[in-house]
Amino acid sequence: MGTTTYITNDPEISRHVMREGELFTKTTSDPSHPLFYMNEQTALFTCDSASPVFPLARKFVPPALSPRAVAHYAPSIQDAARGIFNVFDEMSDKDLACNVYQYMFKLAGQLVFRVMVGQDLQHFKSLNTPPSVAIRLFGEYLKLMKKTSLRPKWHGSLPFGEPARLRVVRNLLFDTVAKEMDASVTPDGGPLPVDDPMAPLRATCVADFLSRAQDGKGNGLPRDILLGNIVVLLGAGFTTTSSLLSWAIYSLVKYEGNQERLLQELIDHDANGQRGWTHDGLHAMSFMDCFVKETLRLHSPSFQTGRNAKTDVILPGGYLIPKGSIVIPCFPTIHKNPAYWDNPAQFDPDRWTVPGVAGNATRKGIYSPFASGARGCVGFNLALMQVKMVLAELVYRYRFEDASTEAVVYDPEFLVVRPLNFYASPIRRTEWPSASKTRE
Ligand code: HEM
Repeated sequence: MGTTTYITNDPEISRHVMREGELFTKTTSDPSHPLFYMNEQTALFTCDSASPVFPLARKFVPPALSPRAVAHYAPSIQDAARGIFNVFDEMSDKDLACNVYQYMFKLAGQLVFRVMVGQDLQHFKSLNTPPSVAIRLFGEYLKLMKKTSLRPKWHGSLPFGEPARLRVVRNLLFDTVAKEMDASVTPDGGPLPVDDPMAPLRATCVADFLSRAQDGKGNGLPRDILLGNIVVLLGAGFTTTSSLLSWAIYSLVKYEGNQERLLQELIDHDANGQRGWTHDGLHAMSFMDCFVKETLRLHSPSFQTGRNAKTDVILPGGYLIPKGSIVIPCFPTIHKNPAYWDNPAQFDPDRWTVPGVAGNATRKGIYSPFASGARGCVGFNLALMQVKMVLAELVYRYRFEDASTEAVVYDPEFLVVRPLNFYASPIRRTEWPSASKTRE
């Protein structure tokens, strides 16, 4: 109460705000912080930067998701992505359309659980296979946390109703994840040095690595912090990825010509429906890269990156931000700010081909779908590889057609921006173009 929250579309302010230091920090335990309802001090994303857990988790988690570590999971990601063929083939045969988010939600769950805990969720046994128990628990947990956070503090201690159900769901979720986590650890695998960049390659999944990783003094992550971080990696991983995958399909069908260009590039990179895509192979496709960047610009999944002012601050432009206020750099509006982008509302992947444009936009804070600074996303390497893998597999096999009957909307109350009523039909391809004469 009494805290002022500022929302900005100014990239320069955003850069200052996201720089952890003397002026701003992330304090989710502040009741006015947008993530207060999920503040758990055992894990990244949900903890305060001042919490002792933060530097500890930051020592162990990023190495588990380095580009090299993520590259090592390419075969599992490809296999998990192909899981959806079963239902998309059936939709194609029966001439059906689907609510894209509902299916990308299940696909993202399948991808992220595979990499994090080595589990195959089998979400696509049939057209209507429900999401796994863990995924449903995540959904209920998020919903209850948000609802109960809007009530006074005493309400949370009630032994009945939603507060009681929240405690039950939290325990069930953590128990379910703990079982998956423990089952994923390689028996007699031995410790893995966290400072050795090759160590994640000796793990079967992220939970296996984090369970066995040790620092130079032989210390690993304590059990509660390990579990808290696996829960967060799963939750942060699949909620954001499902939104990005949905918007990627949206960009394919709504912006003419992109689907064909992507298919041509795949063919020119020897796609044949069997090819095992590697990390480097996926990132070598320049149009694919521009397409994903542009999707993340125009349809940024994240929008509530709140930071707390540690002191009175005067920001560029002369704005006085009183101590204790919260500033939210709003990525969807920064990414469309006409002062920094030509034709910001236009989907134009080619804007990313100008030399230096991506580095410049990132450095200046004009483009930051994964935030920046010490609290920036630790999973972005994985997210980028997942979306590219899914696009490579799906665009080669299907042509997507728009089947929406009304303007696509999103839920401003939910923590990521996701298309709620976007429908598309996957149509199985029977013909493919020839490779270009001037292939890269
Ligand atoms: C499209 C995909 C993704 C987007 C757009 C995204 C975006 C973001 C953003 C904006 C933040 C900063 C949040 C804040 O400041 O409050 C963040 C943090 C984080 N992300 Fe992601 N993310 C994505 C995928 C992933 C994946 C796949 C994982 C893990 C598997 C992941 C794990 C995390 C974690 C653990 C943090 C917290 C880092 C910290 O507190 O230091 N993210 N992400």
